[in-house]
Amino acid sequence: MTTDFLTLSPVIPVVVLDDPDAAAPLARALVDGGIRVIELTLRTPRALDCARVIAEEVPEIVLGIGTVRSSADVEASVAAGARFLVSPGSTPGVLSAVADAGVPFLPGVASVTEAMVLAEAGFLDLKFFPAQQAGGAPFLAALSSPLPDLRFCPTGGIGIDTAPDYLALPNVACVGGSWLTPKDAIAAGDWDRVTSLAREAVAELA
Ligand SMILES: O=C(O)C(=O)C[C@H](O)[C@H](O)COP(=O)(O)O
Repeated sequence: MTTDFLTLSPVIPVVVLDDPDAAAPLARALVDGGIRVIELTLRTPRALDCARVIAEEVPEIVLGIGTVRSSADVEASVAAGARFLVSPGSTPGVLSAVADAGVPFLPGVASVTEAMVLAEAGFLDLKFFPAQQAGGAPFLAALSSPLPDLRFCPTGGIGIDTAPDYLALPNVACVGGSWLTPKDAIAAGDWDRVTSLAREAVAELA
């Protein structure tokens, strides 16, 4: 299944949102800043409501749903309009549920064996999480010779300052990070700040 969403923007914003009224303005603020993809995490009670709003009102951003941890999460995310799914890890339950989901899945890995097991199962595009804590860019650089067919979206602890270290690697498609959508900016409805963080990321990392 195509994982084109990995090359839409140099960074996939990882977003924690619980207010459906904020969902469309936030997604539009990212689009205004040049970002065309979003990973909305299932970390809040109303995350799925937020996802439905984005899918309906801001179709120009490719909506992914992250923190998918169960087959119920997979079903609910696809029903809410997710065009791809992301998990911080990969369990047998999630892997069997995504097989019938009809949308691409980006499973999380933090070790060589996990990456090889997922490659055997056909997943060549992987989330490396938690990137900074699990070895950072040097870890991924070391994988590019023995596992050249694997491609990563490192996420976790990455900011505008460390993203270039990853993006310079041949096996990195894009990075993920929450720095484009700070909690205080969301709480204040400061969409101009989100747009300017997005614009800065696109300008510096593209
Ligand atoms: O929620 C998930 O499914 C995750 O995998 C975790 C997120 O990707 C990271 O929490 C983002 O990392 P930061 O950019 O350091 O905030």
